[in-house]
Amino acid sequence: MSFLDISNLSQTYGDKEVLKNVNLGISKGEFIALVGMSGGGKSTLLRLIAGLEKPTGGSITFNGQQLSGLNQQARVMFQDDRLLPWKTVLGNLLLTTDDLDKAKRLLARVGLEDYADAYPATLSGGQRQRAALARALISSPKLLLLDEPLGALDALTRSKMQELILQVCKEEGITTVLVTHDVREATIMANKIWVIKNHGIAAEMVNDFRDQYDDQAQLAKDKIVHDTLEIILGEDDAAA
Ligand SMILES: Nc1ncnc2c1ncn2[C@@H]1O[C@H](COP(=O)(O)OP(=O)(O)OP(=O)(O)O)[C@@H](O)[C@H]1O
Repeated sequence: MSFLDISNLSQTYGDKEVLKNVNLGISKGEFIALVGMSGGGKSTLLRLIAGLEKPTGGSITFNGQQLSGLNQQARVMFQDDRLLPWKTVLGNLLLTTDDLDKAKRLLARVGLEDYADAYPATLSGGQRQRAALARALISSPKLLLLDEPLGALDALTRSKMQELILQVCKEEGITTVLVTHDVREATIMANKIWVIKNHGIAAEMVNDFRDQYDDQAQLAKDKIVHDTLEIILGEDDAAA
């Protein structure tokens, strides 16, 4: 059994079938990117893994235990940072712990050591997402679920955040699932890309090249982007 095991998972809202009989496994320490058309069910799958919703069918087993209710070993980061505006950055980290040393260490790790006493409204978008990352890490999660957390950032800030998230997940051995619209971001960050389409996983692309930077690796990454987009867009283009 995998570290995260998704078995025959289905989710229906009213008569709308969003996911149907999805079967997937993630090994410990993997970094998975979930891509696909808007409305395809990416966020739904992430919410189910987080235990924020109960599936209408199937089951999820994480770290040997079948999920029922909130996945206590997982933390989610969204596009909006969801920091409490009336708390300082440090205050936001200390909501669920009184481990001041750990909070300060994490703030330093994400480059916010000088902003502990700042309020979220006074931070840039990138700084707020750094604070949100530190807050997600304060409880030492085994699973990090990222729902387009970098979607609102400018290109340079986004690329720095991609690097930071990758480094931190590697250092801490955190298993990660990232929902993204950006297939290039998926090839930079993930070792596997799941393409979601027609209520299920249409393909799994293995990316052995994410840590390589030579021309061959770039060609391989370009091919993954091309193949992934082809799967996402293929039929819809043909139907248009
Ligand atoms: N709570 C809900 N009640 C009813 N329908 C829902 C609910 N949550 C999601 N849906 C529907 O399920 C479908 C999948 O939504 P979801 O947000 O998972 O897609 P997505 O792939 O993440 O889309 P995007 O890329 O636009 O964020 C959509 O048609 C959406 O309207």
